[in-house]
This record gives sequence, structure tokens and C-alpha cells, in this order.
Amino acid sequence: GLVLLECPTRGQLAVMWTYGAAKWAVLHSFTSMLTDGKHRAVLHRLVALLCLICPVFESGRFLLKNPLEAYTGPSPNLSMLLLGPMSASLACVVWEKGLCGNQKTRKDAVKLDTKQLLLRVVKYFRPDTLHLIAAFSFLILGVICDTYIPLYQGMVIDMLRGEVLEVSFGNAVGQLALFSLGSAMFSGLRGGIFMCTLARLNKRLKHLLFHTLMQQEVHFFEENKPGPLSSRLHSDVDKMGRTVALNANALVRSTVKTVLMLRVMLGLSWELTVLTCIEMPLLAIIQNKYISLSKDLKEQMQDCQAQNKDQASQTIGGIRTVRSFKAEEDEMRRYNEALDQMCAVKRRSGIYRVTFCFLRRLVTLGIKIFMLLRARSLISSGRLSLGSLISFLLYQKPMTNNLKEILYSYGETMSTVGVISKVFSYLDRTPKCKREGELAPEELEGRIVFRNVTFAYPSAPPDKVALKSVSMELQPGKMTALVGPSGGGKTSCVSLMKRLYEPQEGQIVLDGEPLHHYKHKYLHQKLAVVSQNPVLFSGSLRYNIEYGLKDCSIEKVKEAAKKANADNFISGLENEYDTDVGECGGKLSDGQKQCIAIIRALIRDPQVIILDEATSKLDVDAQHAVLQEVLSCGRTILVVAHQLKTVEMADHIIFIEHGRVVEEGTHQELMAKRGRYYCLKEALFSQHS
Ligand SMILES: Nc1ncnc2c1ncn2[C@@H]1O[C@H](COP(=O)(O)OP(=O)(O)OP(=O)(O)O)[C@@H](O)[C@H]1O
Repeated sequence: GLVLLECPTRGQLAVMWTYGAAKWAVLHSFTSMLTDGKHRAVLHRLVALLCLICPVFESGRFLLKNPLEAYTGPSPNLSMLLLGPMSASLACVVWEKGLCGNQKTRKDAVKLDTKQLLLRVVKYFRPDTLHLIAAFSFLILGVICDTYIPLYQGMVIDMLRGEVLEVSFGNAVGQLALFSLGSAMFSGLRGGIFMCTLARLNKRLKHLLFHTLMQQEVHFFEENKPGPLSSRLHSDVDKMGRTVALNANALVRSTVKTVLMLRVMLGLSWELTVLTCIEMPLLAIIQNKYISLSKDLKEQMQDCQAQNKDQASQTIGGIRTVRSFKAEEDEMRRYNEALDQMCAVKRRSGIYRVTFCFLRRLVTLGIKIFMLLRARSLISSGRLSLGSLISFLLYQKPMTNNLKEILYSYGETMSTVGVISKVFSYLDRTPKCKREGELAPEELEGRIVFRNVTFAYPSAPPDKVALKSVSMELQPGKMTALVGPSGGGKTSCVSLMKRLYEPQEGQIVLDGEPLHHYKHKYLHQKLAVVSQNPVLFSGSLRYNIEYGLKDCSIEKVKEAAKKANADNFISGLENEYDTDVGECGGKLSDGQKQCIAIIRALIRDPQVIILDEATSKLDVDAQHAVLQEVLSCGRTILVVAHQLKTVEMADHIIFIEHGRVVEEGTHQELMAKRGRYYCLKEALFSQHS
């Protein structure tokens, strides 16, 4: 190396490259022979860096030098000779241990996945390409303006000595003002357009995800609780868009800024620039350690937060039960324990933060002192002016921030990969239900036949079958009753008719056609199910009655309410049909909720009505009125009831137990048979007497 430094300036770069390449080839073969496995790869990288760093650095100096100045070649002193190996080793340590240590242990497939996931998020920005082009153009213009502000500030300071012309001073101040204005304007435009683009992306992604969720089968919602699903839909989609967009923004901004600033800083003083660059890897190691330590804590904090939220909403939601068992103290203690846990995690996070800040400041201070000492000798030797030093110092802080921002953006994007893959896993999920058919006949008789239906709930163990080879018929214009002990399989039959699940074996046919051959909307209009605990949505009574219908007049709503014998109770309410039902119908009694559900079914004028304990909370008169009404139009009626008074009115009774049809017939036939139905009736009778 020392011999090379004595080479003539012309051609020196070529010699340096040749020497570097030869050194690389020799050391590469040497390490290949002596080492193996992981160490060999690490040494290969170190050797390449060690041999090529000097020619690369000198080529950079040559390209960035002022064209009017002659290239002087590398500084022929010992510290410069040591600088190459030192910075190469440091960079290698940062790369192997700090930045890429974790990723290197991961499988290649995971890396590929991450890249593909990020690219996929970027693809969702496609409709906003023009916005993005505008935003990135403003970003680059803003960065260019930002970069030149400190340079002109330094120039103006140098001119303050008054040795330059008034006009030049005026020009410099004018240019400084122009760059400052440009920076403010372009940054504002960039920020505004990015925000708009992000809002549009969020809207698109949320709409898409909500649409996909709506297509999923019921079992999906049994496996995935509403809380996590809605958090995926809201916070995760927001986080995903924000992280990718803002980090791409920060990454591009910081990279462009860094390159431009490096160019200006090298022009001011290459020695001070090298010192600044030493600070970065050290800060990167500390930052990386901090990120990996705080990642675990972040997860713990999220768990604690979810637990606290769950506990509070569970207690508040079940306040009636809590009050009636006088369990307020217990609940408070449990909530306090959860808060203590959260506090402990936050305390640890605080300690990490303090230590990290201290170490970071220490490194920054050390480098700054070293730099000032060097600057002093440069100024005294006339190689640096005071204005240039001020410009340099003005560049130094943003430069550190840029590199920090690049590292932070990288870390943040990586930490969002989990969230992104979860959102995409929902977006890509194919619903496990049969596609809807095309049938929508104008006339429907309403004959439903179960043919050897066997069904097990997807979440139940495979050997736990809810229905075993069930065959039965619901005749049009007749009332059929489904009775049996709890857990016998009555509600399972209803769920299959609603197509909430699909049977594993057998078929359910409506007028000779399997249920899935019918259009979904048509089927749910012609086959109405009213359950014991109907779900009402926040909104008015009318909204709940008309739910899912288009263009429904108030007269039609009133007519249906009259049929369900509910007109009187609704007229008695302050705002009648516009009365707010509260959250989940909380402002109504259970009986009133059942009334609304019955009106909701009747307004659709269905051909088949299934009443699954639908009138259990109504008084006897109301029950009778509802049954008379539903029976009046020649509909197919299926009643699931425990009250045998209602069952007795049925034309046909099916007794179902342990998922099998045990006996069927009319009330008289079954009583005469003295079988399971008879026993159930006797048992209920003795209970009442
Ligand atoms: N969502 C579900 N996931 C898994 N198993 C279920 C589910 N719903 C019901 N089961 C099981 O299926 C079987 C039949 O239940 P089903 O609700 O059809 O009975 P049922 O006759 O309607 O009872 P009840 O009269 O008490 O309403 C029971 O053993 C029950 O535990």
C-alpha cells in the first residue's frame, strides 16, 4: 500500500483497483481453503470489503472533486491507511451482528414472502399512481431545497465579514430565501398528497376486506371472534397502509437527502464526513439492540392491553350479572391485577429507553468532540473556513437523522410484516360454502324434504355428529312441530335449512331442488326463520323491520306489525316506528324483540316460516295471534317448541333425540303409541302439576 501511494497520480486509480482486485482474489482463495460453513461466507464478505473499500472510496473522491482542482490521490499518512481496514471491519460487524444477524437465521422462503407481501401492498396503490408520482416529485424537489439551505447559510455567514460585494450578498440571501420557501411549499404538498393517497388506499383495502369477510361461512366467525376481526379491519389495515406508505416516503426522502448531503459534505471536508459516517454504524448497533429488546415488550404490552380491554368490556357488558352476584370487588381486583401487569411492562420499557438514550448521547458526544478537535486543526491550517464548518455542522444533525430514519423505516416495515400477512390471509381466504344457484321461481309450493342428512359442526370433534341420517318432510300448508330434549338436534335442522352450514351427507330439497340451487336472496326471502333470541341492530324499529329490503313503504311495515299483533305496542312508543331500539335492541323487552323479529319475517311474505322457540317470550294471546296469522296463507310452518300446547296444534310432530328422528305422527297417534313423545309430555305434565 505504501509503495502504491508513491505511484504517480495519473493512473493511480487503475493501479489501486488492480491491487485491490488481486488482493481480493488471493485472500478469497486463502479463506476458501482454510475455513468452511458459516465462517467462510462471513470472511468472504469481510475480505471483499477490506480489499475494495479503498479503491471505491478513492474513486468516489475522484468523481466528487471540484473539476478545477487536481486529484491528489490518497493521503499518504498512517491514519488514512488504518481508516480503510477499520471502517471495513466496523461495517462488517454491523452487517453481520447488528443489522442482518436476525434475518440471516431465517429461511430464504420467509425473506421472499416478506418481499412479496410488501410488493403486494405497493400494488394496491396502483389506482393512485398519478398521486404518487406527484407526491414523490414534490418530495425530491423539497429534499433538494432542504439540502442547499445549510450550504447557503454557511456562505452568508462567511460573507458577513463584508469583503464581498453587496450584490453577491443579496444574491446569496435571495437564494437562501428561495430554497427555504421551496422546501416549505414542496414538503407541504408532498405531505398532503401522501395523506390523501393513504386515505384512499385505506378505504379500498377496508372495503375489500369487509367484502371478503361478508362472504365467509358461519364457521369462520365461530373460529374468529368479532374483537380480533374488527381490529384487523380497522387498526391493522390502517397500520399496514400507513407503515408501507410513510416508510416508503421516509426511505426515499432520507436516501435522496443522504446522497445529496454526502456530496455537499464531502465537498466541504471529506475528513469530517468520514468521522460523521463512523457515528452511524455505532448508532445502528445500539438502535438495533434496542429495537429487538423492545419488540418483545411491545408484544407483551399489546397482550396486556387486549386483556384489559376484554376484561373491562366483559364486566361492563355483564354488569347485571356482576351486580346480582355482588362481584364488583372481585372484578375490581382482577382489573387492578391486569393494570399492575401492564405497569410492570411499561416500567421495563422505560428502563430500556433511558439506557438507550444515554448510550446514544454518549456516542454522539464522543464523535462530536473528536470532530471539533479535527476541525480546529483544519481551520488553523487554512483547509476549512468557519462558514464551511458551520454549514457542515448544520448538515451533520439532519444526516444522522436521515440514517436513523432509514433504519427506523426498515425496522418498522419488518415489524408490520406479521400484520400484513394476517390481513392478506383473510383477503385470500376462499369461503368454504357452496356457490349460490340461479333458481328463483315465481311460484313456490314450500315442500321441504330432508334426505338422509348427516351433519357435524365444523368446530366439533369428527365423531360428535349433531344429526345422523335424518329424513323428514315439511308439507306445504301444514304445521310441523319439531320436539325433543335439549341438544337433540332441532336447532341444527333449522341452521341447515338457513344454509348457515352444509350437511356432510344427504340433501335438503325445497320443491324437489337442493337448497343450494336457489339464489341466496330468494331463498332467505321465501324461507324465513325467527329464532328465540333475535339479533337487532342499533337504529330505529323501522330500520330493523325493513332490514335487507329495498324500497319498503311504512304502510307495508304497519300492515306486517298488525298481523303480528304488535301494532298496539309500537303505537304506544313515543316515536312509534322511529323509536331507537338501543344497542342490540337493549331498550326493548325480550318479548318485544321477538315481536320485531316476527314482523321482520312477515313483511317478506315468505312461503316457509320456521319458528324456533320464536314466541316463547310472548303472552298466550299474542302467541295464538301469531300462529293464526302464519297459518292463514297456506304456508309451510315448522315450529320448534318446548311448550307442548303449541306442539299439540301441529298437523305433524317429529320427535328428534341424539340427532335421530325417533318417532313421528300426529299428537293423538304419538300419545297412543306411548313412546318418547308420551314420556316427555307426561314428564312436563307432572312438573306443572
Ligand atoms: N356451534 C356449534 N358448534 C359445535 N357443536 C354444536 C354447536 N351448536 C350445537 N352443537 C351441538 O350439536 C348438538 C345439537 O344441538 P342443537 O342446538 O341442534 O340441539 P337442540 O335440540 O336445538 O337443543 P335446544 O332444545 O337446547 O335448543 C348438541 O350436542 C350441541 O352441543
